[in-house]
Amino acid sequence: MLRWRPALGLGLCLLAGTSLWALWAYVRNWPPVSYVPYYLPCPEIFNLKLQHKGEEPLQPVAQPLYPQPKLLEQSQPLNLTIGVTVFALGKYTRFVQHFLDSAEEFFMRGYRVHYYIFTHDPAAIPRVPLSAGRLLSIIPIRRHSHWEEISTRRMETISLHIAKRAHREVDYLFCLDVDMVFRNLWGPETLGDLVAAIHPGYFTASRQQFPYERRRASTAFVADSEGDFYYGGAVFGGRVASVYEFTRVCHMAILTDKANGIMAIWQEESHLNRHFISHKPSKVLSPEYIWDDRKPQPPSLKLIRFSTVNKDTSWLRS
Ligand SMILES: CC(=O)N[C@H]1[C@@H](OP(=O)(O)OP(=O)(O)OC[C@H]2O[C@@H](n3ccc(=O)[nH]c3=O)[C@H](O)[C@@H]2O)O[C@H](CO)[C@H](O)[C@@H]1O
Ligand SMILES: [Mn+2]
Repeated sequence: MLRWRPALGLGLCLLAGTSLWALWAYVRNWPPVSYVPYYLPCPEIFNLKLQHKGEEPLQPVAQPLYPQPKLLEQSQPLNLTIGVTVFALGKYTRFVQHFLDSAEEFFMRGYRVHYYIFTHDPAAIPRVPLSAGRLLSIIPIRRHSHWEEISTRRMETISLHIAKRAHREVDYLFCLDVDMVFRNLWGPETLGDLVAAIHPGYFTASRQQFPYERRRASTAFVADSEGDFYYGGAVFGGRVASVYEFTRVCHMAILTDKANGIMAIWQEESHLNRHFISHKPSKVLSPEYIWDDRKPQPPSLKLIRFSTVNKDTSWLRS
């Protein structure tokens, strides 16, 4: 009886020690981070090998019967198709007319352009007359009830749309907010592998003032010592293959946050900013390309090319 007492005591001590250690390990990693692949609603996108437009096998070209002037052989300025994605869900369908009218006047004049409009209500999209070489596709999608979800889901929708269709149809793709208008020319100077635009609210602010996601539990977390520019979520783009990779990675980060019950402070804009810290855009557009009508035009900004219209945000999102 007296002999097994110390053994029992030792056993109890071991049990208590193990429990305390397990509790400490759990608390230290709080909130728990879980990567749950089966949570992903679209696992098929992770295995797709895209056959991009530029990668199509070259067709044999008949030799010209007479020598071509060297200059003509080299310049093919209009042999590009530029895609544009815009989302118009709920009350935001009212912005489409003005957006398209102004894009026809100013956006990528002389180029082939393909507008992709994602909406829950195709009948609400106005039939705007388009110039030669310009196309518009209306793509029906489901409407989520919360505006944050609508805004955030764009990354998923764009990456899937590129995988299924756009990679065969366009060379470059710009992803734009719809509550905006073009006010001056937007041309080929904006083309680049991966393009971001400096947010109009932060182009004179210091890094400490940037509204990055500061909670470590989010995959969009940015430390105080990181970051150079704060970019707007309303304008990004680039080569279609790069936009595919970019939107796919942001979508996965958003899903991880969702699985962990956290939404980044500025939704997909926070993830976009996190991504562009570690994968810098190859071209940065000035706030000329992402202005906001509700702000006075500073003297340093000579030309406003694309700008958010004055709007009643709380009514629109209600
Ligand atoms: C200048 C800038 O960088 N703006 C960003 C800021 O936006 P905003 O305050 O400009 O957000 P927003 O209300 O324009 O929503 C973004 C876009 O989502 C679409 N939409 C949204 C709600 C809705 O009910 N229906 C609908 O269609 C629409 O295309 C809209 O333009 O924050 C948003 C996320 O919080 C996005 O990151 C925006 O890009
Ligand atoms: Mn907007």
